Amino acid sequence: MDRLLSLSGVAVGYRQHRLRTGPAIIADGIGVDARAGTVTALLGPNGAGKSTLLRSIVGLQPLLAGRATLNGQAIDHLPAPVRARRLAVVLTDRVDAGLLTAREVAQLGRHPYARLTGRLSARERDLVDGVLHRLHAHPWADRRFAELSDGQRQRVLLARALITEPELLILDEPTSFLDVGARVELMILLRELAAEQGLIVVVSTHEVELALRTADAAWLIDDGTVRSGTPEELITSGAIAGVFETPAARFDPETRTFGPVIS
Ligand SMILES: Nc1ncnc2c1ncn2[C@@H]1O[C@H](COP(=O)(O)OP(=O)(O)OP(=O)(O)O)[C@@H](O)[C@H]1O
Repeated sequence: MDRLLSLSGVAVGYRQHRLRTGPAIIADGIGVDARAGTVTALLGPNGAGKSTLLRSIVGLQPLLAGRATLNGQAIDHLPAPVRARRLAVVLTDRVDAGLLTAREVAQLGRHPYARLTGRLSARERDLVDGVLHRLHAHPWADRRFAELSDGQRQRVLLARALITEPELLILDEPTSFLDVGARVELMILLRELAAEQGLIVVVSTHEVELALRTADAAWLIDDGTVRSGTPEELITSGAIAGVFETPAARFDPETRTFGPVIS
């Protein structure tokens, strides 16, 4: 069996309050896969439902219909401790880490494996050091998390997720606080990690041009539906232009970039 994240007949959205009838469906009829060893970019305009979909996949909010399976097992049926080991999530919510250092926050990624003593094994300490180095977070690893810049914090939260050694890594807009070089570096790093470790990576981003150049596959969410394909397929079918072009901005499939309409 292929190792993959698979969604079939999925609907996501929000159950409404007493007086309104029925749930507010943000997207439905979703049938898409993400394969192990690859990075899938989740693309879509503001408010299309990227965060809603990611939160629903990992069980932070219920699916309104359908199934999300990880390597054949329904994610919402996994016992919480198993889910905490097999899935790691980096969301956009602010994290209050109190007085913890960056290294201590990253080490929380081992929490699902904690022993009674609470001490890390030698292998786990090496893992933490290795991941912090790989993310260039080691120079400030012993500073307080609360004192770091937004971009530095984002790397620590990614380190925490990788330190869990999950099968599925979900990231919601991880590039938002990073400078341009770090954005490119992060997408390349995610691809390397996915390929090396057989990870399934799903990453939402507004960096459409970067994602089209670096991701293996994309899910495109718009107007209540999700289409999937390789970047090439979504470009040549006109789907990318159809979703993101505006009267003032045109997509050039040759260069895979957006530019102004020149009249
Ligand atoms: N807690 C909530 N209750 C009801 N509706 C919500 C809730 N959170 C988000 N929504 C609505 O769901 C829709 C999708 O929002 P979501 O945050 O998933 O979009 P997004 O694609 O991640 O947007 P952005 O790119 O702007 O971050 C929006 O219309 C939003 O108003």
